[in-house]
Amino acid sequence: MNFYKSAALALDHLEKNQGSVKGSLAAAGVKATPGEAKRILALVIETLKYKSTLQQLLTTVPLSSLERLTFPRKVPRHVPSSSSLLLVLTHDLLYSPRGVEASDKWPPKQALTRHQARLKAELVRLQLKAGVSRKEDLAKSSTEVSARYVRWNPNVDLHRSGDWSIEALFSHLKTKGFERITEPVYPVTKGKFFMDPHLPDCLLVFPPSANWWVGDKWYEAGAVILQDKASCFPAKVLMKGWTQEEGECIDATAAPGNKTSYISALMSSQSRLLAFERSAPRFTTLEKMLAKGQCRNVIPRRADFTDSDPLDPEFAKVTRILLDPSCSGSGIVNRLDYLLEDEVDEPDAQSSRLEKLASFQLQMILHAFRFPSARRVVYSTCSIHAEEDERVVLAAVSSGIAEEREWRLADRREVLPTWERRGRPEEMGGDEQMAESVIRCLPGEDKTNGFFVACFVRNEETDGLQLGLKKKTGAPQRGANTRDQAEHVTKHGNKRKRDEADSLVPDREASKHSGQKSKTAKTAKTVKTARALEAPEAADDEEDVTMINGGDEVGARTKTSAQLERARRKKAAQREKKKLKVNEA
Ligand SMILES: C[S@@+](CC[C@H](N)C(=O)[O-])C[C@H]1O[C@@H](n2cnc3c(N)ncnc32)[C@H](O)[C@@H]1O
Repeated sequence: MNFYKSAALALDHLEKNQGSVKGSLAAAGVKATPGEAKRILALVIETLKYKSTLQQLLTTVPLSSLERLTFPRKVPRHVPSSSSLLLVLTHDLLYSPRGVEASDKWPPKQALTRHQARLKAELVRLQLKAGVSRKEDLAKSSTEVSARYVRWNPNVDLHRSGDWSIEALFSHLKTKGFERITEPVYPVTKGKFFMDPHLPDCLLVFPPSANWWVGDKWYEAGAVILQDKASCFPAKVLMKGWTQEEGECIDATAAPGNKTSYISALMSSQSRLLAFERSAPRFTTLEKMLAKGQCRNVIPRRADFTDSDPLDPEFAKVTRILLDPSCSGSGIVNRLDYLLEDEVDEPDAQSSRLEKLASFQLQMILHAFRFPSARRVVYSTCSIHAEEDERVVLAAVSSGIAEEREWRLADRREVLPTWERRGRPEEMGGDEQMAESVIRCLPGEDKTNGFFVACFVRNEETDGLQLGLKKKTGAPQRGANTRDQAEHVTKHGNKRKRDEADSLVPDREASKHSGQKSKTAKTAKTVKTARALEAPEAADDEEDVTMINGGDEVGARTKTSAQLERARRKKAAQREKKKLKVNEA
């Protein structure tokens, strides 16, 4: 295959799946000798280095519309996207000493050449704007971070003596030499800060070099918290439209407590917020963080969330649940280095690792769905892998419990509608609307860590204490017979979907379906395995961890859809067998 097309295919794969550059060639189906592969990879890496410059150029000189016939918007499968093809070609036109190495008769080269004078002039303009003398200085440095985020914590102003209001913070920052500007500019200019456009009431954006908080009384008092922007999204989505009369909340996976403290602030530190954390050392950190942040409405609990009994009267008023479970941590990067890393594991090992994590994550969501008064569940990960993101969400909405209790994905309007990057439809069975309703953040592109947020809601008419308590709703009673539930689902024609989703849930969840409460040895093993597969928990600590290269990167896919397919076939075979027996009888 043409050298440029191969590089563009690899770029397409990286855009969709992330992972290592090296792994992307094979994963994109590019067949090349070791020598060719090396050349293609060098081009991919160079293009990534200049990607933001090249994208700016292709916005100013919009070749995709000027040369629409050569670079169509839609291309068949296995053909590289026009945007990636344009990136690699423009790279070589502007940065390679040999220019575009293809026949002069090749239409893409001809189309590009027609606009080369304009592209070169625009490149010079970008250099002038950036104040650099060499075009190479427009490369993205591998350690570039364009902003640092600081969240103002209003709980301290509520409960501590003194003035800890946001106005007081602005005045304090003035004394530290920071001027507040209104327009967001990235990278943030030295000595300036602004309020984040998506979280304008609490998130301050500083230059990458800022560290004014070190030893500062505002930081020491817990009145400001270092928290990545994307990590603020789940709490914001969870608490949309909250009023104190509504009820109570749960943070199912709380330590170190960044999101817990934000939820607490959004509750004005009133009504109960139950914060589960199963790890002892992390629980200690959580307690300290909550005390420092004056989160007085939070009740920390050292326990496994999946051991809680949703029908316990203690949870009767819980209407909203946050699930930010352990994940591979693959979104935690403040460098582009991950794009250059070699595959760290065999693809199969990676695949099974993600598969097990996904299974644990799904188990957590399905457990949350069982809380009788719950009407909003937010699920988030700092992973960029679809296996832990869209595919888990798809399995959750396809589950039996989701159908029984009418859980569905919230509309985009409910989930930070102004955030542009949404989910990947191809990972959600091609459903564009579903993909629109979830949020993705791409490290390097969105000035945040890699992140994913989904929000499940259910109809108000079917919610509340009725479910699980009143028989006529059809909701399961404690210890209800699963066979009855299966019948119920079959009648509604959705059994296949439920079987598929349930096949992803470890035995522990299955045992809950049947009302058993004891942990089987197998279950304990599954949970233990899932724990061993998580990124080091420090990788979940957002800001603290941006210094650590969180999860390793993989281009490999999990076998989740293969697993679904296997489960479907197995069920179909069983049905056929049953039919045959009936016929024989
Ligand atoms: C991604 S971190 C949470 C980060 C936290 N939400 C924050 O923003 O600071 C996941 C946490 O969930 C905890 N965890 C994982 N599974 C759990 C479970 N089944 N029950 C309670 N906590 C769990 C882990 O120990 C870890 O501390």
